[in-house]
Amino acid sequence: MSDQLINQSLVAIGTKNPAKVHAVQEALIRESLRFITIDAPSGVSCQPFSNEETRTGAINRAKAALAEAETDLGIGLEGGVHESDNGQLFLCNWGALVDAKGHIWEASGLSIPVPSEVQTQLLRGQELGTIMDEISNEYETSKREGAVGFFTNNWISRKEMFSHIVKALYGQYLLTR
Ligand SMILES: O=P(O)(O)OP(=O)(O)OP(=O)(O)OC[C@H]1O[C@@H](n2cnc3c(O)ncnc32)[C@H](O)[C@@H]1O
Ligand SMILES: [Mg+2]
Repeated sequence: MSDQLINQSLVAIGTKNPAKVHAVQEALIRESLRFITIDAPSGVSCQPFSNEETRTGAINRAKAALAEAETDLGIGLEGGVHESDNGQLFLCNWGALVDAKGHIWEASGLSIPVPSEVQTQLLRGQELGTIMDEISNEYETSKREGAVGFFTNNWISRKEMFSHIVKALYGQYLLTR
């Protein structure tokens, strides 16, 4: 292996979802990093229903990915919804970066209201990804534009939204590591 490869930090990304994986790779493309993807458990429900649950899912994924792959860094990204004081559901998205010493950096991303017909189905217990596939008559939309793509008329994709979170995580890491 070349010296350059040996000096590159290895980052475990706690998902196989390409929208999230590509968000990390794109955000950190200029950094001297190598990546590995791990199907890490979030330890929370498939459809998190609060900021706290979504945030915990991101941290759990980051820690599990780092532990399984024995890397220098782990990244976890998690999508969910949270309910405002007046009962309106909002999308929420969280990210966590952890290092092998146990430090955790966190960031949350875009939060926008969920349209009422989608909200009704979420409250019935359906997962957002499934609802969006049904509404759009497409397959695995959470691996591409995601709900955030549909709700913004494709002005912001899921990858772009998570990429912003990853930049916030990595910037904090560089400042305080
Ligand atoms: O393989 P993983 O990493 O689990 O990918 P996922 O698409 O299931 O992602 P999450 O578990 O983080 O998301 C929770 C649910 O929200 C769905 N979802 C789709 N687009 C979303 C968006 O833009 N924001 C939040 N959640 C979204 C997603 O499909 C899941 O049903
Ligand atoms: Mg999931």
